[in-house]
Amino acid sequence: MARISIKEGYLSIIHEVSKILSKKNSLNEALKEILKILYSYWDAPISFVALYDEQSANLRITESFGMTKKEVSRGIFKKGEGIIGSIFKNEIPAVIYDIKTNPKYLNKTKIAKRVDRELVFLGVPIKVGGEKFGVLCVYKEKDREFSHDDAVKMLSTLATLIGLTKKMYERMEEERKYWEEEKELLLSNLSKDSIALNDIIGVSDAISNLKKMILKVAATDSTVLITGESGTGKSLIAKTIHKLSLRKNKPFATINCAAIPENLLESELFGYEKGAFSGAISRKKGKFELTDGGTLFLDEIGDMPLSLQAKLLNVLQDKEISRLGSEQTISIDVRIIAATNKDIKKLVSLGHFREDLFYRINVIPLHIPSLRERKEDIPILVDYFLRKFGERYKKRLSVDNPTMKILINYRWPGNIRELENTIERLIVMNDKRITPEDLPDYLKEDIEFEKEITDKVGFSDMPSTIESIEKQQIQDALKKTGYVKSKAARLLGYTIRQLDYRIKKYDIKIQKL
Ligand SMILES: Nc1ncnc2c1ncn2[C@@H]1O[C@H](COP(=O)(O)OP(=O)(O)OP(=O)(O)O)[C@@H](O)[C@H]1O
Repeated sequence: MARISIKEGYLSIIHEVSKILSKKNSLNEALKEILKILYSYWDAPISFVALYDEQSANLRITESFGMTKKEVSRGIFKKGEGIIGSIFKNEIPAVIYDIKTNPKYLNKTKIAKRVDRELVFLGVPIKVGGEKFGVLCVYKEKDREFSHDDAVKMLSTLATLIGLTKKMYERMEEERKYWEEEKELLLSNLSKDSIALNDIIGVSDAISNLKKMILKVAATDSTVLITGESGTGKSLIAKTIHKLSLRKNKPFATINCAAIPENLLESELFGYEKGAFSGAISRKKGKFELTDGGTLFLDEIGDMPLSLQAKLLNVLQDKEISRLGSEQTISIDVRIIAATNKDIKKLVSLGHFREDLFYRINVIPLHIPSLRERKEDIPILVDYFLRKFGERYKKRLSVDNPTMKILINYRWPGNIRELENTIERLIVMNDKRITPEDLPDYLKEDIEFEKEITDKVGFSDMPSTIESIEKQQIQDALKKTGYVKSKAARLLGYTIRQLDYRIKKYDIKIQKL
């Protein structure tokens, strides 16, 4: 039988190795097969791959052929140590003809001691571009016909293939982790919140009606458009609808359409294929795909660029998307809840917002009035935040009546977010009952609305009026809940003890229905 030339043999090895690299599911599986090939084509009885481990700053044998477990465990080499460490450090291949006597060969694995044949050691660095990954080492029987120069070239080609494959697996792993983390984040963000309808605090008719609407809307899959000034609770309401819906165990994600530049917003929503644009070094799923089965909250939708509005309209109509740089369509099942603090009808009339998209998202409109339009919610919200932050900072503080009067008077341009932040600051800064002196000046200066409010709520003596508002709130809550104290307490955000205390204080009669 005609003997195949050594060079033909090399070609066969490279062909076999590239087939393996494209088929195996992990780098280690592929390395195992490559070392087996070297044995069958070259009669190399021992071989291994040592990869560099950043954490320990050592090279370690990752996969081997013809070695005992003990030998493998001894295979730890420092950068620059012995022949293997030097190949890695200097990125230069090496051939050692007599491993038993050559002092450069440190024999850390103790292989040289146990082999009875004369073996030549060939080692090449595994590197791609400027990145070094490790060393590929082969022990081969001495053979006069064998050109070690050619062998080193062939091994260097294999090492490059191994390096490229390692990079590919690393990138795939990174991508997989990214997707996993992103999905988990979306799910855990919400489960941590554990939002319930009772966390929407307020006794005004506006809030009571909103809660009723939320319950109805949650049972459907309709698109919702929430309007209201910044800080009025649009995001809280979107999350509550999701949490009360059948989609509650699926992801919920928020995209703020005003905060992200146009091209980034598009890739965030739709995802992209590798190479779709410069910088797209790997595939990425968009929020539509990541929230499949769940809810996507498009905050500040009024700021969405017109070009994307057209794409969003298509998604809402066809229920499918395609990633940037791909023709392939992917079906998605995502509920859209949108929100805006802008006058969206005005944006439509100005041509800044598509009319067709407006009708498409405005299936169920929910409007949240500003806090200054529902002053009656302020005392209960103050109480709620005092308790919330009191628990967090382990302080039980209250506000006196003149302070409450100022808080009710203030116009709260930042709405509930501003009130919440104010109370948190007060709790952090104070250790006793909060009085007007503890308030920042701008809260006290804002008396513009005082008269209007006094007229609206109908009182002149503020402290006693606060009490009468509270009494009224309790009476309303009791009435609404059929005089079931536990339900009324929940509605008001009180404990039953706190409710009982106030029922006594205001001498409220409990009706037996
Ligand atoms: N009715 C409410 N009861 C209790 N907390 C509320 C209520 N409404 C809003 N909050 C709280 O106020 C803060 C601001 O609310 P949220 O972020 O939902 O407002 P937003 O309208 O979405 O604001 P933006 O328009 O700036 O995004 C949050 O911490 C939220 O939990």
